[in-house]
Amino acid sequence: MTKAIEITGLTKVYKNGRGIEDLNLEVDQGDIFGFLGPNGAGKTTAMKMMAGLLRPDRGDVKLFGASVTEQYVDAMKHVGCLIETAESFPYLTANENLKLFANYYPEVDQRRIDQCLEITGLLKYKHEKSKKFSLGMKQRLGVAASILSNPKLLIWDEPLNGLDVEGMLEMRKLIKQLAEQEGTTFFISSHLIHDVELTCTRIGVVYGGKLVNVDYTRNILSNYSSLENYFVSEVDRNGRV
Ligand SMILES: Nc1ncnc2c1ncn2[C@@H]1O[C@H](COP(=O)(O)OP(=O)(O)OP(=O)(O)O)[C@@H](O)[C@H]1O
Repeated sequence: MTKAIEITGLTKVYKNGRGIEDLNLEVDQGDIFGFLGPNGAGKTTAMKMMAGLLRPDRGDVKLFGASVTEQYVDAMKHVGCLIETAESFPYLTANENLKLFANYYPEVDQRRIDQCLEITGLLKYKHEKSKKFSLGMKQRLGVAASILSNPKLLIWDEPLNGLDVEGMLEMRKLIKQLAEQEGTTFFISSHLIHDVELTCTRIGVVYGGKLVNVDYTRNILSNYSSLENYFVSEVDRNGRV
């Protein structure tokens, strides 16, 4: 089966010397991949390149076999993204914002919009302007926009940002539901170790601009008492900076 994601030699180093270097990684269809690393590890930089928002210095990303740098439209055809903060038009309602996104997808109708509002817990705020939304509600709207077209791959940068406990539980449930029922592949970045442990089937630890290890969650947890212990040991093994 075609890999959902193939990343080869992906490198972006900013003028200050930071960024991400020589990232090599494959993600299978159906994986819930957790890209785990502390603040500044290089997660967003990598994900911006994966979504075609930042040009790599070197290397490439293929999504379902299509190169992001050379076949952008094909590569993004089955992909939904949420990178950094979820942007919306503040003077439009949640429904109007989603209708704008729906213009890109002929198959997305009002029923699907309502479904996405329901899934993300926003149906009761459907006609409220997003400028009145809290950070968590804006995040939910971003998630709703990213799933509108039923993408096969969701690239989400810190999707739990700003969510309360209930929101986190719902988001975790949504991820598992989409993975199980629709076979959706996820690439999720987070610095929340506990949440990654509970949500992701495979985990890549990124530290200081480098991917230090990748393993299945079940393997990690059969060798370590918690993901946190694994993370600390991987970071120590690779030289804490
Ligand atoms: N536009 C930029 N110019 C210069 N340096 C940058 C730029 N964007 C990010 N960096 C630096 O590159 C490193 C990686 O940043 P990045 O945002 O990718 O990390 P991250 O793992 O996503 O962190 P966080 O969890 O805080 O979002 C950081 O040290 C950051 O300061």
